[in-house]
Parts: sequence; structure tokens; C-alpha cells
Amino acid sequence: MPESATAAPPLQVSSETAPLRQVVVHTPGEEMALVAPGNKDELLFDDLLFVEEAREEHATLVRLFEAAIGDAGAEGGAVLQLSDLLREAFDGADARESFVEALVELLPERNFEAYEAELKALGPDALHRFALTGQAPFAVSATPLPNLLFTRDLSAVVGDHPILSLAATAARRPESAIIRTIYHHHPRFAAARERLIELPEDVTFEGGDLLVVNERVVMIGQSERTSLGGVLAVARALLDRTSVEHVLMVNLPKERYCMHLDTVFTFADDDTCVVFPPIIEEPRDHVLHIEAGAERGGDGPREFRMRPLPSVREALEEVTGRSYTFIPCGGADPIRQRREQWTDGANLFAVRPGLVVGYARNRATYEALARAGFHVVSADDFLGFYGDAAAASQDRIAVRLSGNELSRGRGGPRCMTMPLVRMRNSES
Ligand SMILES: NC(=[NH2+])NCCC[C@H](N)C(=O)O
Repeated sequence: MPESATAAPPLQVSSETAPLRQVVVHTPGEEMALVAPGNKDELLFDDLLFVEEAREEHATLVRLFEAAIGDAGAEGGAVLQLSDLLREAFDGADARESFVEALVELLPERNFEAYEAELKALGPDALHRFALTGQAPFAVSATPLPNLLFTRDLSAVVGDHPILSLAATAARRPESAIIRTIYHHHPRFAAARERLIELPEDVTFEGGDLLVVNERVVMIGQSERTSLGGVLAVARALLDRTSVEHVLMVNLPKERYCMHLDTVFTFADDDTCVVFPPIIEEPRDHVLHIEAGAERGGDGPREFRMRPLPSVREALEEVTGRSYTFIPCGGADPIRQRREQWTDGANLFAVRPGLVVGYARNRATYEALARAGFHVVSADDFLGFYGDAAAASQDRIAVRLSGNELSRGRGGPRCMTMPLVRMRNSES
């Protein structure tokens, strides 16, 4: 293994665009094929995915990461599969037991308590299958977890601190038990365990709502999925325990189309963002700047200082001291903006500053990226001609990934990735 690989720490995310070294994904499997007309709404799918094709699209995304990261990956490789991490964690009987206990606790309405002993007695493979598909060798059943595809929402890493999400919907709540089990029991996370940020059970928070601007600044959406309590609990933990000094809370409409902040706002370069103009460009006092206030003395928690700011742009410019270019998702036409936002045009994933991947179908978004100086290439061309040389260069490149099946799940490349390590060489 090259030296840089062993040197990379187990967890380190220094910004949204810092070069990617290791990422967790989930290639759709058996659980996706269990989405049917009768349960799709409950499972948060607007349509059924053609699973074979979705798997191929996803495999291209994985190849792209492997090509771009090359040998710079952290220990264990560039791309980790969530399902493997869970299966490896289940090798320990403690992990299996605490997973079952977490399910019982997180989903009281499902009455898994009645089968607790049987579930705890399942071996690692059987419990793994039950966790993903809801199917067990006896009379209990749970809902399948097709949304595992969107690994982003399970957790967020800020610096070297992992935050465990607490999913807002019943369909996704078992995912919180999965990620909790992985962080608590998988040997890979042994060193990060003491830095784990866990939230009080009465709040909700999903990773798609948190963006790491730099070591001192994070943005958090207060959304359909992340409650005000969730924002404040994450803010408190970050301000108390990490290098973060500024939390910018963005108040979003509580609607499905913009369920997380990353559905309307992502970073394409250190100073360039792709934005959904109707929500992000109009100033309307929808940003709250949160900082640590005075110590209270005694054991009481430290106070917050909060003040409203008119817009995302003003908030970012004020706390970072730099200026930003906003590229409109869908270009200038309001209808195309809405159509392309719906198919995740604003949900780009940056592999390094200025190298992004999105869904090819969002053509007006790519035209806007081209106008901002990005070379637009297909995923095949990227893999054939660019690969790791492109990752190392300074060129601005926007890769078009075929995602006609994947996009039916209402999530784009950023939603499908949970970076564990992203940092510049100088940071290792
Ligand atoms: N980070 C994101 N924007 N994730 C999108 C998740 C989509 C998923 N079907 C859901 O409704 O939960």
C-alpha cells in the first residue's frame, strides 16, 4: 500500500470539496426490488426503479470514484460498501444484540420486542438480510430499506467527528440503527468512537442537511427532515467539541422536493455553488447565524448567540470573508430550474475542488456549468481519457452520469455518498 494510504486518518472531512480519499456508498440490492406500487409512497419512492439498470448506473459512479481517488485512498480502499460494513460489524454477537435493541427502541410501534429473542439468535448473515430487506426465517417482518442507497443521510462527518443521524421518517428510522451499530462495533471506527456525536432522541437530523464549508463553518438545513431541535443539538455539539465556530442554519420550506439542504444547494468548487434560485437566491431572512456565546458558569450549557441574516450569499460571504459564484440549477428559465431541481440538478458531488459529478439528464444545469468554465464530459469519457490525471489537475470538470433510474429515488450523487475522508495532501 502506498504511504499516503496508510497515513490517512480514519475520519477527516475538512470541507465539501476537499479531495475525496474514502467514501461509503450502497449499491442497490435485493431491498430495492421489494419496492412495489402498494408500498412505494410509504418507502419514499415516487416510482419503481429498474434495479439492474440502477445497479449499472451506480457501478459507474463507483468506478469514477476509484479512478479519481486512485492510490490516495485511506486504509481499506477508496470506496466502502455500507452493506459490507454492517455485515462485518455483525461478526460480533454484541453488535447483533445491540442492533436488535436499537430497532426495538427506535420503532416501538412495530412491536419487535415480541421477537427480540429470536432476532438476537439470528446468525450474522440472516440478521444482515433481515436488516436490509425486512425478511426473516420466522413470522416477523420489517419494511425493506431501499433508501440505504442515499448513504449521505445516515451520518455526517465534520473534521474528525462523526455525527449519527436520527431519521425523521419511519421508513428510514432503521437506518439509524444500522449506522449506530457500524460506528459502535466495526473495528474500523474504534479510534473515532470517542468522538461520536449522538443526538437526543426527541430531535431529527439527516446528513443531507449538513454541509461543511470549511474547518470553521458549517451550514445546516432546517427542513422536512431536520428539526429545529436537531439543528440546535448538532450546533451545540460542534461548537463545544470541534473547530467549528459558525453554524449557518438555512430555513427551508418543509416540502418533499427540497427535503434536505443538499437538494437546493451544493458546492462545485471552493467558491462556486450550484443553487436552486427560488429558494437560495431570494433574500428573505431565512438564515440564522449561530455562534457560541458566553460561558454560563457552573455546569449550565454555554449560551448561543444568534442573529438572522438576509440570504445564504450574505451569510457565507460574511463568515468566510470570500465571495461566491452561484450557478443556477436549470439555468435561467424558471421551469427548467424546477424540472432539473426535481431530478437533483442542484445535488452535485465534488470529488475535489472543481471536479463534480451530477446526473446527465439535467442539461440546462450542465450548460450553466459550461458557461462558468467547467469542461462537460460523460462518465465514459472521464473514465477513458481523464481518470486520475483529471483528479490531480486543476481543470474544472463536470462529469455527466447516466442516472435515469437512480434519479427516480429523489436523490443525486451527493445523496449517494458518505465521505469519511476528504482532505488536501498537506493535511495528512
Ligand atoms: N440527501 C438527500 N437529498 N437525500 C435524498 C433521499 C431520498 C429518499 N428517497 C428520501 O426520501 O429520503
